[in-house]
Amino acid sequence: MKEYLLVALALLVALIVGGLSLVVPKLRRRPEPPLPETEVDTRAEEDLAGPPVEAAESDLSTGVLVEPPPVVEAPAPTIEVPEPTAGRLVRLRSRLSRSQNVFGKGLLGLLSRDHLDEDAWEEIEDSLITADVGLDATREIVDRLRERTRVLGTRSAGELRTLLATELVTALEPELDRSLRTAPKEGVPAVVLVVGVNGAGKTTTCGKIARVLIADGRTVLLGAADTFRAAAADQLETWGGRVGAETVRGPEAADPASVAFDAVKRGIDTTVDTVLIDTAGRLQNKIGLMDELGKVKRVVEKHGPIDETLLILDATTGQNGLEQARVFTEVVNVTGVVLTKLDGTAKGGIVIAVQRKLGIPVKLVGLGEGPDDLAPFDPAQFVDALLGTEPLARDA
Ligand SMILES: Nc1nc2c(ncn2[C@@H]2O[C@H](COP(=O)(O)OP(=O)(O)OP(=O)(O)O)[C@@H](O)[C@H]2O)c(=O)[nH]1
Repeated sequence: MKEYLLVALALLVALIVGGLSLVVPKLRRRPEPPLPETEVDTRAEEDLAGPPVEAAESDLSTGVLVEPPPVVEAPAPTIEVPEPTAGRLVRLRSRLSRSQNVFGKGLLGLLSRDHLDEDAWEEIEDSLITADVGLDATREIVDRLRERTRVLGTRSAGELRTLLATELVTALEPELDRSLRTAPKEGVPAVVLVVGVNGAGKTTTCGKIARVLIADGRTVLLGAADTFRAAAADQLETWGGRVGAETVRGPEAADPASVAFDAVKRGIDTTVDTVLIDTAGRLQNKIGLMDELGKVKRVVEKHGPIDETLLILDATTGQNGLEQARVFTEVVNVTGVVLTKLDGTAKGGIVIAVQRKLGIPVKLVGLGEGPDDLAPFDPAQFVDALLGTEPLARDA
């Protein structure tokens, strides 16, 4: 009896083991569920693809055909196509006219008075000063306007508006070279250094410039040398990821000069057209900041000269911002100014003051927080937007 029991027990164990060997391989090969979709991360493709898919195979130990898991389709990363840069200032003019309405309308209102007496001219002067044009420039503009009005005997509102527009365009020095030096030379990428005080919009502008360049058919690499604010590198990487530009970053609190050096090296190795380097801008310790910036410049120049150094200025800080800006011009060779947040101020005259005080052309203007709200600066289009006039009306 005992022997029968032992045989029955052995048979039971054999049955259980055999049954499990048929079931386990199938359980093991159940495919992973797909991960949720992320919008901007270019690494998403790798993550979403899941584990490598194996071909159908027969499990030799059991002789059972194991079904391959269904293929999980990885969605392609979303790479945005930035809008073309041509005509952007015209497309964005409503942003300017909205905030500059008071200025433009006020000036044109004054000019259309029946009699332009001393008081009227003084009011015109006040309007220009309030719009941050600056004292010297205001005097020059008003003196020339008075003189031309007298000589020409001009009276009609249309003629006066044309004269004012002409004077404003002249004050914006339309002859200045506003082109961005971003083209590679003999296979070596152009290097663009982006500097300015914190909060002026450096990181945002770096991202927007990358889009401008990519929209114009160039390849771009971003260098996150703002290692002071940890989130700045993430922010820059997100901007880059959206348009398929690689970002070189260092560990937290890394030496900014070393990150900048590595970025340019990577740019040379990968033969991109342009390397854009974002820098830190805190001002608590001005000497420290300037030393750091000077070092970034020197180290980057070991690879070759910097092609463009852009100073980012917040238009809403007005004349105060100009003093801070001057410090940067003493440490690095600023070749162009990007005036941000012009959509948030009625003081568009700051463009004139910036160019006069710093002697550097405004090359780009920021007109909003949107990714394509950055436009090449054009004096005539800017004045038209400022005065709310039609582009052709002045030339007619
Ligand atoms: N309205 C408006 N906001 C802007 C513009 N440019 C930048 N900003 C906003 O300004 C804020 C600061 O921009 P950041 O790019 O972080 O400034 P930053 O200079 O890099 O700052 P730090 O990294 O702290 O030195 C953000 O909220 C931007 O969206 C613009 O042209 N118009």
